[in-house]
Order: sequence, then structure tokens, then C-alpha cells
Amino acid sequence: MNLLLNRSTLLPNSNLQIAGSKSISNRLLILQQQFTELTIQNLSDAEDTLLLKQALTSSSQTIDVHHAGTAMRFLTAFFASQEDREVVLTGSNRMKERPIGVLVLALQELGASISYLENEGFPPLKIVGKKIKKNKLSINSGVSSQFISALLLIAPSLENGLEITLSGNKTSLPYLEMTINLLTQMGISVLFSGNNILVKPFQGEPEIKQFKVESDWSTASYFYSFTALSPVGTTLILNNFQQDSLQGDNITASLFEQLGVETTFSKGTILLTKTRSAVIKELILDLNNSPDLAQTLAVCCFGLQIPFHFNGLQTLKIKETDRLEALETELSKLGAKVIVSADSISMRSLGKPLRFQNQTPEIATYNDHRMAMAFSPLALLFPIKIKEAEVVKKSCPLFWDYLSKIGISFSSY
Ligand SMILES: O=C(O)C1=C[C@@H](OP(=O)(O)O)[C@@H](O)[C@H](O)C1
Ligand SMILES: C=C(OP(=O)(O)O)C(=O)O
Repeated sequence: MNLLLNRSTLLPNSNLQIAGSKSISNRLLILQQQFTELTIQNLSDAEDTLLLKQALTSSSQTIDVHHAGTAMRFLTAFFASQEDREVVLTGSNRMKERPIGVLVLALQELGASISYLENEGFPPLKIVGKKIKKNKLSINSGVSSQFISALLLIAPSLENGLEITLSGNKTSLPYLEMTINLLTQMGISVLFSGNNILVKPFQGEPEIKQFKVESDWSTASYFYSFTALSPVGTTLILNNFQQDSLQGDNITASLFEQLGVETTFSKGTILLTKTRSAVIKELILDLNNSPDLAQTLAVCCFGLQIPFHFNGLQTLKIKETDRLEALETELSKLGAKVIVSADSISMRSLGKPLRFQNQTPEIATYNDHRMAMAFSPLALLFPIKIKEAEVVKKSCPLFWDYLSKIGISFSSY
């Protein structure tokens, strides 16, 4: 499905309820395997979450998680620790290019039985579940925080708990903190200090039996971008967000202040208001803690004609696509001069968005939901075509419905 987004204006008083956080939901689904009495409200409707849920209830010998990276990583640790279970864990062609060796090595250090079926260090994996007794490992924390979260989520079920030593830089740290926070809320003892994490084994009932998942901040970021690209005075309300969030991507609220959007938190809703034109001359950010916001911010800065330099983005190369390369290619189509390195992206020389009034650029999405969602706010400036727009289902299947609700008109072509 390719979509042509017409040049549109946000409807006044738009109000949306975005679904639950994908990251929190995925963690809770794994925890629910240990705490069967746990009920989850406002679970994410992301395809990735659905795939994880299906995998956890499937008795099939082959589990295919398609593009769902978090599911792949969490299930690797989960199945490795399930006695009497043998599975082949596989995914899409892209998944077979996303490294998992660091996690596999750590699990092997604990005595797990995992082997590679195609390329060393990459899915698909053959996993023969075992009772894990060893409890010490060290792991490189610079490749993906998902590896560490995967280990932490099984740690309370291991008879001797787990002692993890992190080596190297820490990437995507708020996701690790989210995992630890959820474990702690369940009543599990976790000590995180410096480079060491200690999780005690846990049996019995969780301290929380009902969990309501807050809505997804990474998805909210696209609506911040819509607001930032609208005239001063535009407002948009998003429901089920708190100031105090488990999601590191709640930094969206303060980052967008620099782009002219103020956030008012009130009783579980956020009011986004475009209060002024962005005043900054250049946006310079280290996004190591919130890599999923890079595309939103890059495209929004392009729309606002603000040069930017974002670093700390080495993980973007191994996500759904090489996101640095994809941004470079697609922003260049719009006339921007973009420079990428192994861990950064900058735009110094600007294309002129308005020159597209007489032509319609077509954005390729590379099987990456965030490419489709990040470029869509440009429809406030000029018509834009989004190829394979169904990719949004990976994290936000209702994204296009949300856009209709806020006044963006589009048709398929
Ligand atoms: O744990 C999680 O839920 C996630 C961690 C991050 O990945 P990395 O740690 O690989 O950067 C993030 O990009 C991803 O969308 C979700
Ligand atoms: C990177 C992402 O997801 P995953 O790694 O779980 O595929 C994402 O949602 O942006």
C-alpha cells in the first residue's frame, strides 16, 4: 500500500489515544510467563507485541518473529532457560542481518545450548532449553540494551539469580532502566550500581497483579513533529501519558521545547501547544539514550529548516534498516545535504520544502515503520508519497487512522 498524503492542516482541538508502549508491553509479556496472575491493561497493539505473545503461547518447533528485534532477543533468553523445550527461532531477512552474538555468548557463558543455523552471530538460532544454574556473566553493553534486558527478564526465574558485569559503553540506557524498574515493581530485588547488576532469584506472587501500560512515547514523538510543523497556537491532546514515565523517550517533551512545542501534563493527558517559532539556529543532540527519536527529529528539523547534528547513533545501523543511510537517502531526495558517519547524522545545508508545492516526493520506507511515521508530518508543508505505508504496523497499526483523526487527508495510489 502506497499512500499519497495531501497537503493538510491539523484539525483544531485534535485529541488522540495512542496504544500502550511496545517496550513496556514486551517486557510484561515475558514477566507474565513467570507471574501468571499478572494482568495487563492497554497492551500495545504493535505487530511486534502480537508476535511475541503468539510465540510465548505457541507449541510450534519453529518460531518466526519477522522484524521484531526485541521479541527475537527476549525470546532467545527465554527459550534458552525453558527446560525440555527445543525451538528454532528465526525472523525476516533483515532479522538475519541483525547481530545477536553478544547475547548468545552471554547465555552460553551461563551454560545455555544455542547454535547458529546459518551465519555465526545471527539468527536463525537453534535453542535447546536447559535449567540454568550458573549465575555470573559479563556482556558488552555497547551493541544493544535489548541483550541485557533479555537476560534480566529471565534472571528472577533462575535458581541462583544473575550477576551481570557490563563492559564498554552503555547504549540505550533508559531501556535497561525500564526493565529494572518493572522487575522492582514486581517485588524482585535488583541492584544496579556502576557496571554491575545483581538480580536475586524470586518465587511467589508479584507485588503488582494488574498493570496498566502507559501509552507509547516513541509514537507520541510523531505527533510532536506534527505540532512543531503547524502554525503557532496549534494544540493537540494525547491521552494516557504521565510526566513520570518508565519510557526514556518521554524526553521528547523537553527536546521539542527547543522546536517550539510546549507540553502541559494534566491528569494523565498531555496538551501539546505550538507556542512559538523555533528559535534555535542548530539542534545538536546526543541521542544514545533515545535512538528511536532520531528519525522524528531529523525530519522535523528538515521541515523547520533547522540544521542539526545528532550523535550517539551507532545502533541505528543495525535496526529495521540502516536508519542513518535511509535518512540520508530520503532527506537528500528532498534537497537536503546530509552527512552520516558510523554513529552520527548531520544536516548543514538545507533543502527548501516549499519548492515541492509543484511536485510530490516519494519516500521509500525500507521495511521500517519509523521511516514512514517520521516523514508523514511533512504533509503539513507539501504533498508527500509514502511507499509501503503498511510498515507502520510493526509498532503502530492504527497510525494512519490517527492521522485521519487529526485532519491529514490521504489516498492510496
Ligand atoms: O528494549 C527495548 O524495548 C528497545 C531498546 C532499544 O534498542 P537498542 O537497545 O538495541 O538500541 C530501542 O531502539 C528499541 O526500539 C526498543
Ligand atoms: C528498533 C526498534 O525495534 P526492534 O529493535 O524491537 O525491532 C524500533 O521499534 O524502533
